[in-house]
This record gives sequence, structure tokens and C-alpha cells, in this order.
Amino acid sequence: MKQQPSSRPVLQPMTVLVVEDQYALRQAMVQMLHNVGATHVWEAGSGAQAQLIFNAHQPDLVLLDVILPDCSGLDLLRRIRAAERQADSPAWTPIVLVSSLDDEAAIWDGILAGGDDYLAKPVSPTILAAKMLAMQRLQHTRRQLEVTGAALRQANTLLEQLVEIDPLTELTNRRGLDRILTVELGAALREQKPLSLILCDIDYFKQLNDAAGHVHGDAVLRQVAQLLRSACMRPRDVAVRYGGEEFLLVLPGTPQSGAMTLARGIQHVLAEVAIAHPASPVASHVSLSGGIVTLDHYASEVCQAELLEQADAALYAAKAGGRNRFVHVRDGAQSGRAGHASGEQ
Ligand SMILES: Nc1nc2c(ncn2[C@@H]2O[C@H](COP(=O)(O)OP(=O)(O)OP(=O)(O)O)[C@@H](O)[C@H]2O)c(=O)[nH]1
Repeated sequence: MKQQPSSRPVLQPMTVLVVEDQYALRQAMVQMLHNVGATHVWEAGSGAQAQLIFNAHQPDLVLLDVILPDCSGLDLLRRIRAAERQADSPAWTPIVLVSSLDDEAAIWDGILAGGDDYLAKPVSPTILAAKMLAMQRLQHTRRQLEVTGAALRQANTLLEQLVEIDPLTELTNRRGLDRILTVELGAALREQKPLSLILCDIDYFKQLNDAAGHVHGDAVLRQVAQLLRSACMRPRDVAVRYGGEEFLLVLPGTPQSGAMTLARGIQHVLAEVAIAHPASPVASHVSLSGGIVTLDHYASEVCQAELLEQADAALYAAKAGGRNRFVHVRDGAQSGRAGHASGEQ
């Protein structure tokens, strides 16, 4: 004697598309589906009709007859799977093939074509409910994976941003600079627009640390970072913490004159804000020395390292010239005052 199932499977709300050309069989399946809790059942008697309903309603499950009047059920199945693969976000609808061709080759072909399971006619209500439950489990697991995947992608993006941020000053760090400079150098060459870099260094920062303590030194680094960030007015300007007490400004589309004006502005603000520096021989407040380089001749490509070396050489010239000043690489140490620092007057 046939054993009866212990209890009726409990289904989550589910919408189903039944593709079956024989009316009586289709109605029987629709009835069974309603009995096991399907929330909505669409009916299609042909492949074309099924495709239209599938595209319009995206059912949770498809029961698909293998032999249809206008096409093979397997062809329709392949078309649905191909569209899912091409979708922007990964999609998958459980599809159970229904056929009286319950020989092994037919089952094999159906699964190869993208079917998830196979149901033999005449359809048993219990087997149908059991397969719906199994498909629902698969669908649930897949959705959970999608949610986890999306959360992971979000966490990765955040992580990528965080690894490019200096924790003390919250400015872009050296790693971020490498990426940004690669992009901006490429853009400058492509668009034939100038690109300026200002490499600045806090004057006598060691003495400040020694006199006021490391914690105060950190606070000063944060203040200077904030000030430099504010000086970067254009959306593509970036302030970078280059090293301990060194900062770099990346100024796309900025010629030499623009970079010098910006440097003067920074010196002006530094004098106004007047962050105390009790141990500086060059100013009563925290001051910066800076080296400026501008890429505005595009005959040949310039590498990052070369530009940074030039900025460093100009910074060295600014220091050698007495600090608290900015020097453009083309001006050299003697003639390159970019602005006045009030403490030096
Ligand atoms: N508080 C603090 N100090 C730092 C940090 N990073 C580097 N420093 C200090 O910055 C100082 C840099 O010293 P130097 O390279 O001699 O530079 P300087 O004293 O500014 O001298 P000049 O650049 O020649 O004017 C060192 O004392 C470092 O310990 C940091 O994150 N916080």
C-alpha cells in the first residue's frame, strides 16, 4: 500500500506560471497549486504566451510542459536562461519541467537545457507540493546569498576607501595618491591641460613636537590638514598626507600661476589662523615650506616619480632659501617667493 505523506508541506507565498497546452491538465495543476498555497497562478497554453507572461510578471516558479504547440519547451527554457545570464543583476527563476516523456534521456536533456527538476505526468499533488517546497528552499538560499554578496561588495568598497585614508588627518594617504596621480596624469596628457603639484612641509615640526609634545603635534597636523583641504576648492583638487609632516596638493587643470596664487592663499590663511609654534626660528606661528611643479608641456609622457622628485627639489630650495615660502621648480631658490608670511615681515 502506498504510504501517505505525514503532513502537507508548508509553503511561503509563491506565484507560479503554468505552461501547458492541454486545458484539462492545466486546470488540474492550477487547482493543485491553489490547494498548496500558491498566491497567484498565471496560465499559458503556448510558448509565446508563456514568454510574454514570464517577462511581464517574473513568477517565483515556472511549471513548463516540454511539448508545446508553437515551440519546444526546452527552447523556451534556453531563451529564459540566456536572458537571465545577460541581466544586469544575476537572476534565476526555478523552472520545473512537466512531461509524460519520463525516460532518462528526456530528463537529462531538460536539466541540461537549464531545468531545475522534472515532474512526470500525471502530476501527483503531493509530489508537486514537495517540488515547490524544494524550489522555494533553493530560491531562499539564493536570495540570502545575493543579500550577503551585496553586503560584501559594499563592505569591500568601504574598505577600499578606508585603505586610502590617513587615520590621523583623514586626508588621502600615499596609496590613494598613487591611484589619483595615475588618473590625473593620464587626464592631463589626454586633455592637454596643466597639472600642478604642491609639496609642503611644516617648518621645524620636530622642534614643535619636542617643545609642545607629540599629542599637540598630532593636533597641529590635523589643523594643517584641515586648512589644506579647505584650500582645495575645485572638485578634482586633492590634499594628501604625503609623509609625517609633509602634505601634497594635486591640482588638475591648474597652471603655474594658479598654483602660486593658491600657495600665497595658504600662507595668508596660516598667518591669519596663527597656530602657535613656540620653537620656530622663522615665524611665531606654524608655517609651511613648499615646492611646486607644473606639468604643462606634453611633448612626452612624464612619470609620477619624476614629477614628485621635481616637487621635492623645489621644496628643498624653499627650505634652503629660509623656509616659510613656496618655490616653483622653474623659479629656483633665489627668485621663487610665492607669498609673504606675516611672521617674517
Ligand atoms: N606628532 C607627530 N609627529 C610626527 C608625525 N609624523 C612625523 N612626525 C615628526 O615630524 C618630525 C619631522 O622632523 P624633520 O624631518 O626633522 O622636519 P622638521 O623638524 O619639520 O624640519 P624642517 O622640515 O627642516 O623644517 C619628526 O620629529 C617626526 O617624529 C605624526 O604623525 N605626529
